[in-house]
Amino acid sequence: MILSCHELGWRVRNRAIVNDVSLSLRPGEKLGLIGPNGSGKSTLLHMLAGIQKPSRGRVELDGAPLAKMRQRDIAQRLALVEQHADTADRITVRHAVELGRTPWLSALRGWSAGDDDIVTQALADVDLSGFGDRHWHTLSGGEQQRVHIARALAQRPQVLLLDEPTNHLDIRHQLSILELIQRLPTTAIIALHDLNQATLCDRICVLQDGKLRAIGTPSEIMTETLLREVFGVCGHFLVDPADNAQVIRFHTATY
Ligand SMILES: Nc1ncnc2c1ncn2[C@@H]1O[C@H](COP(=O)(O)OP(=O)(O)OP(=O)(O)O)[C@@H](O)[C@H]1O
Repeated sequence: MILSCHELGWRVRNRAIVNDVSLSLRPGEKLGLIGPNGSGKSTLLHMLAGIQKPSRGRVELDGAPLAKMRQRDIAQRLALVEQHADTADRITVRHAVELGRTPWLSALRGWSAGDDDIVTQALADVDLSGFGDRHWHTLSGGEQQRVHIARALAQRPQVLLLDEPTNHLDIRHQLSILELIQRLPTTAIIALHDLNQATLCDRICVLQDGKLRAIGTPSEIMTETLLREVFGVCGHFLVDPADNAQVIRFHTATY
């Protein structure tokens, strides 16, 4: 297993924010992470990325305990795109993406033409090829979000953790970023609020009040009962005649 966690938990002021979560991801698998606001998705991703120390349980990356790994070794294997990421104001877009190469540089391994190519490719992947010289603070929210995704791509990680990567993006860029993630050989966990987008993943993990409520394929997980009991909405499943895909149509909230 490339990434796994065992009985993972985080408590603050006597409240269990994440409680007893165990997961294993196969190499290349895309796992959608869904759950209502406050269900613990970001906290779980932070623990899986090693930036939040668990109160209990453990995370393993490539078979090794994450807690014992050096930050640089983690960063060569895993990248996190945070929900509210920020970057120093005076930085250019290209420089922001170049920072993704940092874990691979050392006194013996300086910047190379290969690093330039990786950065150029990452900018193209998020449709920002012409933005390299722009200053970060002049970008729109969606453009900034795409820069953060490009930086994570430039890290060339085996595991990509994305916390609501589409929340600031227009529909075209939402779809192109999700399609890009699906195409990557990388293992990925993608926290999403759009339940229709989550059904594009290989499996879906549902968090409710910090606990793992269910995990399985989209057809196993997405039921009217789950929509009602976890998300408090009524939903019906329609079939798109274009490709026979199931689409959820939401109705009134149940409360
Ligand atoms: N440092 C903290 N101190 C106290 N409570 C916290 C702390 N961090 C998170 N929480 C609480 O933990 C719960 C889970 O937060 P988290 O951000 O993980 O949820 P989420 O599922 O990502 O939510 P959203 O969908 O709104 O982004 C929330 O109720 C939040 O208020």
